[in-house]
Amino acid sequence: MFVMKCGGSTLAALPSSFFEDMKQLQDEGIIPVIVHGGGPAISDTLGKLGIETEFVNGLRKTNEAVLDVVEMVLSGQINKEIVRKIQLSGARAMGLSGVDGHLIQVRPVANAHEVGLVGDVTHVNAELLQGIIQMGYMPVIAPVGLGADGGQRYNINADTAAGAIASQLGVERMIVVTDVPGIMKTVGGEKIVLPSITVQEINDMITSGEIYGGMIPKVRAAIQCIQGKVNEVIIVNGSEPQVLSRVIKGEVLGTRIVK
Ligand SMILES: Nc1ncnc2c1ncn2[C@@H]1O[C@H](COP(=O)(O)OP(=O)(O)O)[C@@H](O)[C@H]1O
Ligand SMILES: CC(=O)N[C@@H](CCC(=O)OP(=O)(O)O)C(=O)O
Repeated sequence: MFVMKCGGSTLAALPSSFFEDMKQLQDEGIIPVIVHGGGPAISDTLGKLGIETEFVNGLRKTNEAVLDVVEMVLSGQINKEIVRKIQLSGARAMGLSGVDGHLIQVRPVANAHEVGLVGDVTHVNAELLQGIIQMGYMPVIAPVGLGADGGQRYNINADTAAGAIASQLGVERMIVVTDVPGIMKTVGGEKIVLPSITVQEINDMITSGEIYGGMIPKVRAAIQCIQGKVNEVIIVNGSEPQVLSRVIKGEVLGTRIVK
């Protein structure tokens, strides 16, 4: 079993071979647990509805009106689109959000006064995911969570949600699928993809501004997971052919963040 996070930046561009690769892995008994984003689609719908949106350190400022759109787009539109694509490849998938079966419990983030209804994961209902997997389905999870009282919804950054799920399931590996071939650095005037990176190097690149924007929640989630049972987090480009099976076979691809 492994956790795969699929970014909104890349979802629409994923080739059908990507989903066929998932079917192949499922047939081999290597089950992906999928957590997806959808930031660009949320911004698009908010724009169409004339609701203003803003990010503070990579987190969307979220109120109830924004949450209505986040839930509609993530748990409705995007989640079902991914499930349909996986099913078309012949694999079995089941979509749910962190609300269903109390899958993801959260507490308000430390800077809730700045970003509003955004959550940090406190608990994942791992038994529910294991049950779905035992029935032969791969779970497809939208990052919306519930507060401790079970009544309030929260928006969760998809990288943060994926990292927390990987940690709680105790999987060996998390694969982060995005629109760049890995963490890039300019060396001698040339932009290269770093095959691997340490926590220290990540922190230095954040300080220098070489890691910025949407890459920051990814590396932060990666650092948090490798401090637990997860051995490695690999950041790859989803349009690379057979990217998942190649990474799982150990091919040097993308950027590996290791303990
Ligand atoms: N050092 C870096 N290497 C590669 N990409 C980076 C780096 N720093 C920042 N980025 C940005 O991070 C983006 C990926 O994050 P994001 O757009 O949030 O994707 P996703 O929707 O997949 O979560 C890249 O497109 C790139 O603009
Ligand atoms: C709190 C927060 O920022 N939530 C994100 C959830 C979606 C997401 O993370 O999507 P990507 O992986 O495509 O960026 C948002 O509202 O955009």
